[in-house]
Amino acid sequence: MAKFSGLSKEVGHGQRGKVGVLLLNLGTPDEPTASAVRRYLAEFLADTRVVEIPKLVWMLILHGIILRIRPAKSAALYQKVWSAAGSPLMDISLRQTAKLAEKLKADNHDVSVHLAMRYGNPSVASTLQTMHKNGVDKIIVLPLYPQYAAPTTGSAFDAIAAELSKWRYIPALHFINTYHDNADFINALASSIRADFEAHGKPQKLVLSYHGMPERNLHLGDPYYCFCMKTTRLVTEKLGLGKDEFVMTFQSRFGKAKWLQPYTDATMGALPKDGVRDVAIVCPAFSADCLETLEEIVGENGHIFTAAGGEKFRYIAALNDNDEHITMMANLVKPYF
Ligand SMILES: C=CC1=C(C)c2cc3[nH]c(cc4nc(cc5[nH]c(cc1n2)c(C)c5CCC(=O)O)C(CCC(=O)O)=C4C)c(C)c3C=C
Ligand SMILES: [Fe+2]
Ligand SMILES: [Fe+2]
Repeated sequence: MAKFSGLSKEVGHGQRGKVGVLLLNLGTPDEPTASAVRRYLAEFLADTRVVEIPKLVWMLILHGIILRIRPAKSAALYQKVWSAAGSPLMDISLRQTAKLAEKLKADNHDVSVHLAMRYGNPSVASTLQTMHKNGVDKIIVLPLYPQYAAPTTGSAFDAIAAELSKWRYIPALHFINTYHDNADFINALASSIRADFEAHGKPQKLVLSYHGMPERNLHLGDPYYCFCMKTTRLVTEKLGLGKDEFVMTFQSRFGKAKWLQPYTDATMGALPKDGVRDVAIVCPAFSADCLETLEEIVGENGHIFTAAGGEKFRYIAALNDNDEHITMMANLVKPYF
């Protein structure tokens, strides 16, 4: 058998030239069951971009301990956020994909829009193969992580490169690696926060909670922390918030190592003691609501805050499929058509 796969029979020479947009997100289990979560976590946590400790040691810990305990615990949490439409992350990602396709069509662009998940389904490999069969030979990849991070955006690139490394014909490729300071992104974020303030009043503090990562990654040169800082600065400037009116935190710590700080849960527990009883919380590293926002923030951190004496707690939803967010995506990909 030849080492590299050729053009498929469906797409002969001279029939190519279609443009495709590939939206990419993290992925989610197929079902909220321990076995489906185990399958998902086994793939996710085996990625050396995500957990950067020596592979052999980590495989022993992962398979010997973590995958025996965590799947059942995580499955119980997934069950709390699962709906008839499935996992929130999948449901929202599918709606984003359909709405971006509609928007590009309405703007007279003959472009197909596809969704792939880094872990689980639909896989990056199968989605790239579908695009190829449909005659796409120019691909614009938009990983839906606003702030570049090696464990997320870097790993998305790895998955694309791994699949394309098997192909004989490499399509034209544009990889959008970050949009943490993009004006449309900042405006969309500011509008959603402003709408919340108008509907419910300005809170005593706005908490901007980003997904965390080991602090070591920052020292090794990952720009994620600095990109989160910049998103925070731009959006709070846009909203005209003073330094004492907001706080930036990091959530979803995993394992025993030191992660980026301040931690969201510790902050939510401490704020009432400092006299802050009314907060709104937004998660600018998540382009779609998921377990980490709907359960960890709304459930867990909402409880931590009220148990510590907090009175008013509200979560400002991710940008999801709102129109400004879809327009942002369209404006990010259009320059490459
Ligand atoms: C183990 C280390 C992890 C790093 C580093 C990490 C970075 C990171 N993750 C996101 C976005 C998401 N993470 C989600 C879930 C999730 N994340 C980790 C671990 C790390 N993430 C785990 C183990 C899990 C699974 C859930 C659990 O068992 O606790 C999700 C939600 C998925 C869903 O199905 O809803 C997202 C989205 C970012 C942006 C990021 C960057 C630093
Ligand atoms: Fe994560
Ligand atoms: Fe979590």
